[in-house]
Parts: sequence; C-alpha cells; structure tokens
Amino acid sequence: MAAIAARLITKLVDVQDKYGEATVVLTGGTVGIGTLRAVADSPAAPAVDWSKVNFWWGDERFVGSADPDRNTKQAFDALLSHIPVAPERVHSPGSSDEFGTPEEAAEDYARRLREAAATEHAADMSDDRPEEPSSLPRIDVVLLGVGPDAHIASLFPEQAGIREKDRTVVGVRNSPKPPPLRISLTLPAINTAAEVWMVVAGEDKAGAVGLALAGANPVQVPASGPRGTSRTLWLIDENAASRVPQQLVRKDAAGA
Ligand SMILES: O=C(O)[C@H](O)[C@@H](O)[C@H](O)[C@H](O)COP(=O)(O)O
Repeated sequence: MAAIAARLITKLVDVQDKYGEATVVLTGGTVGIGTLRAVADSPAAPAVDWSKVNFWWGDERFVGSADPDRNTKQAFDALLSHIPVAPERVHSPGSSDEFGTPEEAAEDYARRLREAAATEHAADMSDDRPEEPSSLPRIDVVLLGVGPDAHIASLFPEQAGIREKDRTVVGVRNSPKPPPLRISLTLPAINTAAEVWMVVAGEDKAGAVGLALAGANPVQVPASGPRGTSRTLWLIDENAASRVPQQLVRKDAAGA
C-alpha cells in the first residue's frame, strides 16, 4: 500500500499545483484505510498542503458518529487526525445520531455536494464555465475497494443502489456486508471523477477483479462500472490479479 500512498501524494501535489486545491473521495475497507495509514507514514506526506485538500467519502456505514465501524472515524484514526486538515474541507456523511434513516443522511450529503459544486461554479471565472452548476464538485481522485462479491463503495450486486441513474447519493438497506444500513455515492456520481483508483488486495477478490476487467455488466459486477473521465487505474496485488489475463498485468503495479 506504500506504492499507492506514494502515487496519491504525488497526484495531490500535482493537482494542487494546477488548481490550488485538490479533492479526493475516500473509501472504507482494509485496503482503503491501509492506504491512508501508508500516506500518514510516508516521509513525502508533508509535500501536500493538507489544509487545501477537500475530503469526501464514497460510502459510509450508517451507525453512530463514534462507532468504530464508521469509515470516517477509521480515516481519521489512520490519517486525518495526523495531518493539518481544514475542518471545513472535511465532508463526513451524516451518522445515525443526526439522521433517522440512511435516506435522510443520503439526501443531506447530496445537498452538501450540490452546495460545494455551486460554490466552485461561482468562483470559476473561466470562459468555458458551464451556465449551470453541476450537482457535484470537481473530483480529482476517487479511491474504491472491491469486495469478493465485486461490490464497490456500498453498491452491491443486483441491489437498487447500483441501478440508480439519477441521484448522486443513495441510502442503502440490507447490505450483505455488515453493517446493513449505509449511504453511498452512485455510479453516475463516481464516474464524474477525473480519476478512479481501484485499490484491491487478496486472492478472495481475484474472481471479482477478473470479471470486472472482462467487462461484465455492472449490475451483477459493480466493480466493472467505475470509469474516471481521464483515467481508471487498477492498483492491485498479485493475488487479486491472479485471474486477470497476464497480458493485461503491468508488473510495476503488483505489490502496490
Ligand atoms: O465501507 C466499506 O466497507 C467499503 O467502502 C467497501 O466498499 C470496501 O471498500 C470493500 O468492501 C473492500 O474492502 P476490503 O478492502 O476490506 O476488502
């Protein structure tokens, strides 16, 4: 995960050079959180101006705000509490302390994303600025783990979330991975990002990765759906890559 961390640090520095700030969407799970820990441990971490990084989450478990299951809490423990973030740039999805249902928390999160997009639109003085603000701010990098069933964020095979076409954020019930209640960005929202990085490790993911790279239908294999507008990177270890045709594997990515 040190290699993914180094790549992320470099990316954030590059984006800050270009735009003055950078926006990253984090994920939960062992690889997502392990990557953040590796960023915190990296001697290159101070190269990023962390006070000018906007943090959002691709999904969150709908539990109490102090629950150790919260992706945001795990991200704070792994990285955010070790770097000088600007609190107003850290956009944690709402918890079950603040909202009665995951759908209400999803609506609130979608509203905050819209507001960030509107603020960005108002500040954009460029000639090619669109007339209307979009419903999402510019996203530079989305990190996504992949489950053994090929889920990404909290979009699970055959469930309503992965079929969602209109909304940017959905409430999720009956998640096969505990806890059952979650909120998640939708695939159309994820696919507005410039870069999507699939971060995957372990042999139990090999089937999911193989099917995704073979171009399976995202409703059955959500991991085949994400596409960054500039690029989509698969940063996977050798075990997770064991069912990918060898011609598609670039060895420098192995062990990432
Ligand atoms: O909240 C979550 O659980 C996730 O965001 C989920 O999508 C995760 O990223 C994958 O399940 C991969 O998790 P692992 O890296 O632990 O396999």
